[in-house]
Amino acid sequence: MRTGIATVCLSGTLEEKLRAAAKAGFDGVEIFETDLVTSSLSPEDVRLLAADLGLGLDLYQPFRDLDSVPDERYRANLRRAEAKFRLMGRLGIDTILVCSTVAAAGAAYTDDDGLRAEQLHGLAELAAGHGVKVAYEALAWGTYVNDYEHAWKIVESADHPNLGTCLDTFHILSRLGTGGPDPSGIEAIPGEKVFFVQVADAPKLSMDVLNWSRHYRVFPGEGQFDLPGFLGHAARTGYNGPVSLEVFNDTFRQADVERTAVDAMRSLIWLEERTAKTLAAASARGTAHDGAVEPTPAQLAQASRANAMRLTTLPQVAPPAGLNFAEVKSAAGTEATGALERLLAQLGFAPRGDHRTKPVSLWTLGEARIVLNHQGAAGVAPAISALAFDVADAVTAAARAVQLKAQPVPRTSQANEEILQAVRAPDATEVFLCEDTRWMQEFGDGDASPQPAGSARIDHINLAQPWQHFDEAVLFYSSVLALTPEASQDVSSPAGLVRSQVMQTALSDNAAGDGGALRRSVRLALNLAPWIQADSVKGTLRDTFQEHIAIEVDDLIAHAAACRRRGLPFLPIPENYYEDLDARFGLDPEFLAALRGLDLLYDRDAHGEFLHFYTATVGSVFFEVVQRIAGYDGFGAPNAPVRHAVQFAAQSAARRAG
Ligand SMILES: O=C(O)c1ccc(O)c(O)c1
Ligand SMILES: [Mg+2]
Repeated sequence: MRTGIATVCLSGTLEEKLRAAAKAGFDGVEIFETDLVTSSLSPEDVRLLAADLGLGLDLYQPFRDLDSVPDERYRANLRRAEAKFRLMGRLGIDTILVCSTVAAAGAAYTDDDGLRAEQLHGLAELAAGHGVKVAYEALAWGTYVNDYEHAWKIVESADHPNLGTCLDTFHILSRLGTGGPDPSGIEAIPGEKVFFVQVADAPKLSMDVLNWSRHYRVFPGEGQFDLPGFLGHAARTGYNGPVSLEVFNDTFRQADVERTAVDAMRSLIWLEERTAKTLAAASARGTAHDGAVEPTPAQLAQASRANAMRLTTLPQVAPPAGLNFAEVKSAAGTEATGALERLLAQLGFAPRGDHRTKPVSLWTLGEARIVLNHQGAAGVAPAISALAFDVADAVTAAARAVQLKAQPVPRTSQANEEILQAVRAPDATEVFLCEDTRWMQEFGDGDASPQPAGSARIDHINLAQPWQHFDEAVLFYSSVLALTPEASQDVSSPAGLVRSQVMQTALSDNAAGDGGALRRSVRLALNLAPWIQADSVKGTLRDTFQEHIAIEVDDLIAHAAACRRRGLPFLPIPENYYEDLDARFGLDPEFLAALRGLDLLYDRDAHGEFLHFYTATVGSVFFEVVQRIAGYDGFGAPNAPVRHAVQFAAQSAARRAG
């Protein structure tokens, strides 16, 4: 599959954009007109630079408001177009994108497909003289032409070899459900008349489509559109030109250009794989079109034409089977590290000893394993530095991650030590891929057996994400680790709104809990807030974010009582919360008193009930203890504002105290 990216996706100057696109491995770019007009590089310079970088210049865009206009305006448009064709000659670009007209109020436009076909034919004829091809795209907000079928109908009747259509996923998929045609109709367009394919994802928002498009597009896999389904249709036409990202996004426009380009490339690698799988699944079912079990000769021909795109796949991984351990980095011998160790002991964790060769110690509670890494710099507050997933085949999982442009973490391992595969997540957290817990033998007395004391495990990990890398993180965890993103939720905090994005494995009876309730093996929550900065190296700005590790226990009330006896500093919960809880749920007074007495929080969903509590924060880390009763499947989201408010008050008090 030929990969491309529009310069409008990236921040910086045209030169920076081209260099970043080439470095990330793109085959080509679309030059967005503003990027060229504002550049100090001449068209010849751009052509040379791109050639030097091994980057194709695949498209020039956009050319606006050509069609449906009165004759005089049309002739002016042709003059304007001819100047662009000459410019494209200097750039060495052979395809221009023409988008459907957005009529200005009061002007004398004509809504007539015959006229539009004639005007596009005239443009294509002019283009042919310059060796240029015209790709006509329906903008979702085009005044007369706003869906791909209509654009194709006009292109078909204009019938000029230099005129084809441009398919843009945003304009097509944003109109599903509001009168736009189904994307399966794309397969009726001959592949050679599809001159260009642009892809963008987007979250499902209810807002006007122009603003949705201009500000909220994201890279494939970061939103909610069915892009593999779309690209499968495009592939079945026989199209084998560029699949090019065109993402207008307020965050990407200001984020680091090289990172964004890598994120973009990852999204296309992911999309290519998903599309190949979608096509293979459809042909295996033999029901791609008409429900026939055996593919018809026409279907077979179509399937082989789809190979024109030469979709490649990646090493396959199953979703992780659990969270193997979490690591907190904390400088040796500091007050904060002492506080952290006290907190773990009060939570019931037992110290299992130091690592044989590294300044790292292991604490366990049942199956919950927390590694304290003392290699943190002094003056840097404790922070979550790594998480480890249980995978069936670590080498394959790491190979997949690296193909998806994740950065491998180089490890220095001594002889006889387990070699753990690890890659870096977008927020710099190390992500380990583990097949077992043999690594535990390198600690203390070398006993790798689980603790007998009750059963406990890591329930979820909550990571704060810098706003610059939030979408990138969602794609990272879904493409690399096969976690599924849920719809995000906004949680109020005194400091502002926090967006909470859950990424998790499917409900499964392989991991059945009490009473056979379905469970999930991995739950991760990503928090996005504007005050979480990308340049705040983890733990240096202790006030900018808090993250936590949640431990699941079987009897939360008993566990909380034991923690209290050990002197654990609980996060204190305000009385107003308990009054509201009683109003909402009408709880048994004795039970309510138990909750109140222990600073416990409570929630209920369609499955069951949830009990949880939080500890005080050390550095940027705190702990949560939870109990899921009868398959409760949430995170106590209604209680999150209470937690944020109490933590905010504690931080303010700490700041005032100096
Ligand atoms: O927002 C726009 O105007 C615009 C321009 C060119 C495109 O290809 C597109 O998809 C949108
Ligand atoms: Mg477009």
